[in-house]
Amino acid sequence: MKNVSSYPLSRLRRNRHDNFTRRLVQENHLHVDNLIWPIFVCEGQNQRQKVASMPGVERVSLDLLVEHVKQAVDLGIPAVAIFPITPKELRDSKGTEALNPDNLMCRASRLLKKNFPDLGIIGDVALDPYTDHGHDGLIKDGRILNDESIEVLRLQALNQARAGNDIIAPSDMMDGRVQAIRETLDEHNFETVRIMSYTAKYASAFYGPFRDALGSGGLLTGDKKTYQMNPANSDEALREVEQDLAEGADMIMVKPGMPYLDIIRRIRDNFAVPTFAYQVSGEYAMIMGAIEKGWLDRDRTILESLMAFKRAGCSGILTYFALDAARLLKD
Ligand SMILES: NCC(=O)CCC(=O)O
Ligand SMILES: [Mg+2]
Repeated sequence: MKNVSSYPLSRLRRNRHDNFTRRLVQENHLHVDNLIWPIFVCEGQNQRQKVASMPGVERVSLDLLVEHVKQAVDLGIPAVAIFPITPKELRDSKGTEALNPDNLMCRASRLLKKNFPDLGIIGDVALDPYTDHGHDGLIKDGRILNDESIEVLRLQALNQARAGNDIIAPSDMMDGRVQAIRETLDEHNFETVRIMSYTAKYASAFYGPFRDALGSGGLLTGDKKTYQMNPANSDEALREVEQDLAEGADMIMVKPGMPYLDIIRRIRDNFAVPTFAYQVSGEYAMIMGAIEKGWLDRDRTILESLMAFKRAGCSGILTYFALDAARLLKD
């Protein structure tokens, strides 16, 4: 007989003993409803351009876009986020192309809305896809102007709402832009258009591959540290959330994702509002690189990386793995 007293009475392993028990006590679940798929659109015909640093991700021209996005619709993914690749000749210092009702973003948005009326269309608002200096706002003497940039962002948001964006996602980090965009949308009877604010967007090295995808990497002069957050800061993220909520944000976002799960958890605990994370290009590249080398198991790594966001308190995740994850969750 064992000397019982020397063993624990409470054994946490009992609830891990078999599959049915593990299912019963599972605290968090990843569901297709939690996935948002970021897509890259480009000009031209019959274009499916690979992004070298993001294996499996493509820039797609509009004639192929419906077929491309149908994959997500068929899998039940609730929303896509559109990112346009603006041809160099249309970029200028003021991001003028952002206000063109026929720019790539607007054409893509109208096309998707027409073909998939129930699919959520999310449109980033910031000037970096349209500026020749690669910054998110207007520049004067090397400084990124806050209030002047907001005057353009308001109009950009309106332009995109008119083209069918259901959710406007300001990713610029100017102070006060959520309120300005909210006011402009409301004035033009777009009071049901939601705002998913990039609330805590960090000046991160993990955006590198995205800038390759957009073609803005080589253009960027300097860095974005005067408007994006310092990766060392956490309390400041709570103040950003407080402001965005007061200004009318419906959903907030943390970006990047995996290195910032602590921020997500703090936000969820403090504010209990719909909180999203962007598993950014660098995170995708890191995981895909290791998968391609055979160092990580593809399916398990993808799902575990996304489950981590749910555990941290996310309502949903913007992820380049959205299609893969939706397929895996189906099986
Ligand atoms: N405003 C959207 C992004 O900057 C995305 C970044 C990434 O995927 O690295
Ligand atoms: Mg802010």
